[in-house]
Amino acid sequence: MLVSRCAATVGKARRCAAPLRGHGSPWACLGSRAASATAEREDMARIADALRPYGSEEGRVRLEKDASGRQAWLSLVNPGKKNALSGKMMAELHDAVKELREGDEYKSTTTLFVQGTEDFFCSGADLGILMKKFTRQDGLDMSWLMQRTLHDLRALPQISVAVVNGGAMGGGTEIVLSTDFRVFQSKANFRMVQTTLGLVPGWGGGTRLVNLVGRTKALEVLCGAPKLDADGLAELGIADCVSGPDETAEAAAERFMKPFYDAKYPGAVQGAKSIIGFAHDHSDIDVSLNHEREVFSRAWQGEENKHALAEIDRARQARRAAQQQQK
Ligand SMILES: C[C@@H](C(=O)O)C(=O)SCCNC(=O)CCNC(=O)[C@H](O)C(C)(C)COP(=O)(O)OP(=O)(O)OC[C@H]1O[C@@H](n2cnc3c(N)ncnc32)[C@H](O)[C@@H]1OP(=O)(O)O
Repeated sequence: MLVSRCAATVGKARRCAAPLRGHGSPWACLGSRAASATAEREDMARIADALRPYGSEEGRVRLEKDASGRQAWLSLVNPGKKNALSGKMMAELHDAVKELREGDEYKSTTTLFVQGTEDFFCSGADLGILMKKFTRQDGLDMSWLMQRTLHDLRALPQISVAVVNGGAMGGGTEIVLSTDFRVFQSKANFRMVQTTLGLVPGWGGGTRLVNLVGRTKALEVLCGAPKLDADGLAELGIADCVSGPDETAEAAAERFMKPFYDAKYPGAVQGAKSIIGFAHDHSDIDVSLNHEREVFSRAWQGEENKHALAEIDRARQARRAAQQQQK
């Protein structure tokens, strides 16, 4: 076994059971939620450290910013194995997501591009390690770490996009499904091969697929394991954008992400993403309305809101002055 997990946190739903509206403070549950989130993060860090020795120097996850400081790029680099993820890369993916969430260096970034290298996105878990070195318990630990890491990736304040050149297979498709958006090169493909290996998705991709395409289409994609091309993916709603035939996925993704990248008030965009993510993940409407109010209370008369209102005021005054001059 790689690591012993914290029994108090693993696998338990982290929803607030406390009644929220009309029963005392709407934020009453936030303290206990924060405590369990901390225990969960410690758990994940322990598993990541246990997985770190399983990999080579060549396989790595790279995180960098563009010159403007607003775009972050996360690259899965293991070209000799079609960017398959070793245990070391899973640990580095966990570290990179943590850095994006908490690191000062990435505070100014508003968009996140997730990509493979060379002609492929990612072929899933490194089968050499998975089949030869991992025990059953190691596999379960890996699943827990990757599920939570990809959940955290999706919940990042940055708007994220998977940039798919070439193929995405197995766990690679699960990474694709975890970002906010998906952009495919016109010749790219996507195949959830898990059932052909006598497996099911281990990184949360089954649940995310159903949420994205609905039950019937998910059955086709996951149980039938077809190799889907970019047009088929667009039809299913998995691809949000397909590149032109001579365009790279990177160029198409930069075009697609421009409205988020150019957003005048990034704090408001982050708040709006948080509301959408929370409403999607919580079926209890009172819980998500309370969250929405909490986000609103931070935005209302905050710096961005004041700036926007002052601009509107200035524009109105300028219009009035121009009208006066015309009279
Ligand atoms: C955990 C679970 C989950 O979904 O949750 C999973 O991810 S299970 C993992 C699911 N993934 C898979 O089953 C993908 C298996 N790979 C393939 O089907 C194929 O390699 C393709 C990815 C379609 C690429 O085919 P193509 O003919 O273009 O290249 P190729 O097969 O010669 O692959 C180039 C080199 O990459 C290696 N390679 C490719 N995928 C790999 C993987 N997932 N793990 C370890 N090595 C891998 C090949 O063995 C080969 O190494 P050498 O040059 O040394 O021979």
